[in-house]
Amino acid sequence: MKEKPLLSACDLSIGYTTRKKTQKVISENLNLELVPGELVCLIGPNGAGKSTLIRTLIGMQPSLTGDISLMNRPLEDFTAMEKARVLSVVLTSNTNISHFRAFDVVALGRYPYTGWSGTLSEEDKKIVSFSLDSVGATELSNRFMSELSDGEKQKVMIARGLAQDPSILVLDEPTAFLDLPHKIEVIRILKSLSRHPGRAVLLSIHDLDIAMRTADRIWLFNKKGEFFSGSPEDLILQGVFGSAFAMGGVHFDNEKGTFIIPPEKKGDANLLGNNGVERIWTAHALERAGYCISKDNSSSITIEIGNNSGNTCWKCMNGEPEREFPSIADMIKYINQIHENKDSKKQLPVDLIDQEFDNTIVDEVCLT
Ligand SMILES: Nc1ncnc2c1ncn2[C@@H]1O[C@H](COP(=O)(O)OP(=O)(O)OP(=O)(O)O)[C@@H](O)[C@H]1O
Repeated sequence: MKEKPLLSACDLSIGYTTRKKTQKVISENLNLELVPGELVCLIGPNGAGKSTLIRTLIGMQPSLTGDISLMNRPLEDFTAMEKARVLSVVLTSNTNISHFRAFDVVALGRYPYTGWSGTLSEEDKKIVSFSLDSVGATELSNRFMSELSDGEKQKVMIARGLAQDPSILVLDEPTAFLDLPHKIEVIRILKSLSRHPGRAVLLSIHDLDIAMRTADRIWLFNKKGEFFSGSPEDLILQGVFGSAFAMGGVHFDNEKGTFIIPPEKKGDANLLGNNGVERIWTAHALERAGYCISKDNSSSITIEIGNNSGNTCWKCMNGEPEREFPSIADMIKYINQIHENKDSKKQLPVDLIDQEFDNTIVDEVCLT
């Protein structure tokens, strides 16, 4: 049986009415549903319409045409207080509350139940503590917001949204300004919150990789304002994921599931030895530097991953005497010089010829 959507839009057009009363349509004919249990990531290039859609869906700006339903009722029928009991919104710009302690910020989330007096019952206090605990921020309770890092502030703001006990949690770019481990932590928290019975989480995000790995469903705007909804994998297979973001030679590799910045193509290289993680990162470095790995070992340059006194080394053979390097960076520098010299017929620079891997030096370095 199809689950009833918590939030839905039918034939929705979003955009702006200008001062001259003309309409600037950002996207039209939008039909979408947010169902319980889902984490939905809204993605799209800059200026595509993500914030406009979010603001329209939560009733912060009027739609141009079409209908929005919240819990099967027209959105416009809700009073602000009714809406706050089913829908909580975490906006990135919402953090100008530096003189509050984290607990008090989260307590603000109880206002749909306490009224504007803000007097907390014992039950309210329990919910505030539970919300802080759910996002792993209990130890921040007594800290002032001004003393928290961006990642810690973001957790507190999510806890505030959670304290509203909403069916729908909407977040505009909750991972902006966070480093990768904190982005992943925040998304993990949001994913676990979306698993609460009867709840869904909708967030806009610029980190495509994170969206692809965690979203149950992606809502995607392309540059033309066209809207697509589906699992990340379906959108990749339909080609819409890659085409939405392709620009300036950057393209999406459907097999690797990542965006490729094409390097200047310099040539091929054979890659021998070591089938472990060193081979993966050597191939990565060669491709990044513009060398394709030869499939039939037919290149005039061969890189062999070897071992010298227990240390990984990279041997380079290209018709010259074999050279050996202690790092990928040194090996790449050398083959770049070969490439440049092939073009300019210059001699190899002396400092590179002298850069052979010297066991004595390595032993000394290890001992100190
Ligand atoms: N108040 C406004 N009046 C008119 N046009 C606006 C207004 N606010 C935004 N726009 C335009 O609407 C379009 C969509 O903007 P929106 O902020 O929704 O994009 P976005 O996908 O959230 O972008 P970003 O990823 O850069 O945050 C843009 O072309 C923007 O210039």
